[in-house]
Amino acid sequence: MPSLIAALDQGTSSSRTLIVDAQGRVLASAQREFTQHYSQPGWVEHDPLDIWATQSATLTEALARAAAKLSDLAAIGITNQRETVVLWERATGRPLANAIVWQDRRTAGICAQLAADGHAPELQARTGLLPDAYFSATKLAWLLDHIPGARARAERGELAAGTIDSWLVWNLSGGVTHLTDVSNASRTLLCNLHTGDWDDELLALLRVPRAVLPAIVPNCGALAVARLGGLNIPITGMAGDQQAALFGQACLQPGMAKNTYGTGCFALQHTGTQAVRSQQRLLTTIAWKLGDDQPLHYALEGGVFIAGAAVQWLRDGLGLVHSAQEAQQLADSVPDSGGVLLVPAFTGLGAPHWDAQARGLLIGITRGTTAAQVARATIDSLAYQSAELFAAMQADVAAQGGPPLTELRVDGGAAVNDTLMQFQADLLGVPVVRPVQAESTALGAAYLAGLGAGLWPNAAALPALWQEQRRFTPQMSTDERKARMARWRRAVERARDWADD
Ligand SMILES: Nc1ncnc2c1ncn2[C@@H]1O[C@H](COP(=O)(O)OP(=O)(O)O)[C@@H](O)[C@H]1O
Ligand SMILES: O=P(O)(O)OC[C@H](O)CO
Repeated sequence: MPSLIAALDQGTSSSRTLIVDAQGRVLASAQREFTQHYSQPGWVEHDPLDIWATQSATLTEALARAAAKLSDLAAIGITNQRETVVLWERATGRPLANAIVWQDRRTAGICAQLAADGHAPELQARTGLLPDAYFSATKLAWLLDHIPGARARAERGELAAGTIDSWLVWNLSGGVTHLTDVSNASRTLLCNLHTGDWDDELLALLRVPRAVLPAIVPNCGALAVARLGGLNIPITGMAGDQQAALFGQACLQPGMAKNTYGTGCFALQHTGTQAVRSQQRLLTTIAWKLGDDQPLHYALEGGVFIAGAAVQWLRDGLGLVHSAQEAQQLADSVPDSGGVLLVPAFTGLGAPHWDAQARGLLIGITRGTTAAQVARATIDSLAYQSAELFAAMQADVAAQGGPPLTELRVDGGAAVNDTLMQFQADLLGVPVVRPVQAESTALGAAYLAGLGAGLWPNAAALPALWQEQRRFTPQMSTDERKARMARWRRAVERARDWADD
């Protein structure tokens, strides 16, 4: 009996595959980076063929490392960078252009116009999102407007569009199946948060023909069939990467939250079957729907653009260290930052500020400031920015009578940093908990696929698979926490509205 799961994790900078067994253990993994295309300032593109080639190569490699075969796979799970859009020809499967990546800002002007025309409240009410170039709809409309003949062909049903989950399913199914899962759909600005379906008024406003879009399916069940090596392997789990990480961290009860510390930070709090409308400029998003007859679950989300990227700046921009580990050692050589704060608003500020004109600020420097204190301030900035997100989330949740945050589950590359995790617990005033298995995103896809394939009877079986590795308990007094956050907010105010462009 095949009993393994292949979890495909298609990220912004690399494609990965994990092979997971029925006990939720990771048997092997493989990863391949691919080329980023920056053809114009503010543009970020991926070649969809690179995405498919690297993803399928990592599946082959991971299976080989697990000494397993395709025939050992009970199911495939998919998780992916969200919002990124691919447009292709149904007849040939040929992409018409490079994928426009979530980071790409080319449609910022269109979004500013939508906001100026007063559409922001309606978009927030219907989608939980803001009119921002981050989301898929304006990217897709841009492709339809700029590729000769594309809009007419899309309206005739000759073209297919989708986020990366759609593109992978299309290729895995041999060009048969065009679908997206509801968590990915909820990041497009086209999906109604309350129905989990495409919204005709949004399609009209954002000029996207329904004929080009995939069908929306739940996050687990018999979703599609991968035709690989002459076999039919069921695809039984799919989710956008941040929602998958929330699921992989077993944040299954309302109030539970995770933060992923990577290049940026992504903080999500599960709000159960209630879509909490943010008064704090956070995003409301669909977390998952565990089957056709199951309810939609929601999350509040906030993102920090520059988190681990600030540590990379210490290495690449300042030349202060050779690696992130060295940055941690340098920062750990001092007891604190000596009053120095870094606001890494290198590309503006995301939630809850959404200030594109903000720029980086290093403040509190004296004649005695050392490189180690600058490194410490840089690493501290991940915790400060995340604490601001959770403060905003708590305000939103409390306003709706929801449960308070009782602990934060963490993952991502920078979550290995113990000093950072302790400081995060201190600033939040709740324990920070790191799991044994750091691959929450891919694990989330594996859990969804395992549920969909019947390897586990129901979601209640999943928390037993999740194991705590270390718990960081708050040590800081409430007064000090408040004073530090107040000082941070003063620094943020000074970084805001700086750039002239
Ligand atoms: N020990 C550390 N302390 C602080 N930051 C770290 C540490 N190790 C890695 N990082 C940061 O974490 C990021 C890599 O995390 P990862 O989850 O792989 O990112 P992504 O998935 O966004 O590529 C890098 O930006 C790096 O600077
Ligand atoms: O690929 P990642 O991990 O950087 O995630 C990208 C997010 O899904 C963007 O919303």
